[in-house]
Amino acid sequence: MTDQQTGEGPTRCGYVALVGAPNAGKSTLLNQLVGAKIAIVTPKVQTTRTRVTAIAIEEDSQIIFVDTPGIFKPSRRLEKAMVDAAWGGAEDADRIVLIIDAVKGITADVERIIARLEKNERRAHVILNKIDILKRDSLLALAQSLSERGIFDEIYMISALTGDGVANLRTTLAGEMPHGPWLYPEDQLAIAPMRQLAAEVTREKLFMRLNQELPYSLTVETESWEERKDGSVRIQQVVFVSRANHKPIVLGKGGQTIKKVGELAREDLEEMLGCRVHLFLFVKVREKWLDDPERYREMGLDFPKG
Ligand SMILES: Nc1nc2c(ncn2[C@@H]2O[C@H](COP(=O)(O)OP(=O)(O)OP(=O)(O)O)[C@@H](O)[C@H]2O)c(=O)[nH]1
Repeated sequence: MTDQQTGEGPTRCGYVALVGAPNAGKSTLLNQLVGAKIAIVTPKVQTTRTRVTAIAIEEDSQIIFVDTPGIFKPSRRLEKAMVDAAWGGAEDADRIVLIIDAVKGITADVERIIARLEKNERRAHVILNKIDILKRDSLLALAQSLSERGIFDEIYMISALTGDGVANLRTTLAGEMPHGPWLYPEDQLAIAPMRQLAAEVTREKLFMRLNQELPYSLTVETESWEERKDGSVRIQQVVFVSRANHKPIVLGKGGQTIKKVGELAREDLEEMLGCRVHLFLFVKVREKWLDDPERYREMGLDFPKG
């Protein structure tokens, strides 16, 4: 048995929760830290609905990242579920890391997160992201006002996009993880259920393709996943829209939009899975999906009461 299996020896393993306002760059950072495409990056806000967990390995440490949905002021039920899920992930973690879009600075959303950390007496690291597009002076002023809050252990200045400063952050986090056996095999980088991850990929392509045309009332579910003898995978997914008049938008003229989305998603899935993928997409209208507990379960969220 190796040290890793027995729990003796030098290994470390722990959970890190990345919290931040929507669009701060959590998914981009996670991809950099892990070095593989795991969380989904899109330029739209509120896209990370589920907690995608990814693992980074640094020397003897295994760092399990809980990528949280953007923490913002919830108004609708789905939003409340997202925010609750985000805080649930954060409160169980060994280390909380707050990521801030340094261009935007301390917005009302960021202020709300800091207030919650203060209330729960949780210390955190803070990351000032997007330094590639920011002047040094404003960065230093921001760092100064954050250090005055008294709950941050370290302030990191990084660019999740270019990777600047990311290695240093990973090394620090690795050293902070508690001693203990690794919880996941070395080659298992993504532990988000594959079906959910595959649905995220399609949702990402839909968002990119539809641009501003559709509101957020759209969800994708993987209905079936069949591994075939020839090594390929057959994946069937349903795109749920909440209104009948959204269906033709998703389908596009002569089905062109959904066809293109399917092609792009299939390419990504083939790359992620390392095998041929047959992807079948269906569009269904489900008016009440935003109020249906089952849809929330599929997204890995608890259905909020009230
Ligand atoms: N210039 C610059 N852009 C960045 C950087 N990090 C992220 N972005 C961009 O900011 C946008 C949001 O990044 P995401 O990683 O999706 O943000 P997120 O916090 O995961 O967002 P949610 O999924 O809404 O929670 C994307 O367009 C990224 O390309 C950075 O360091 N520099």
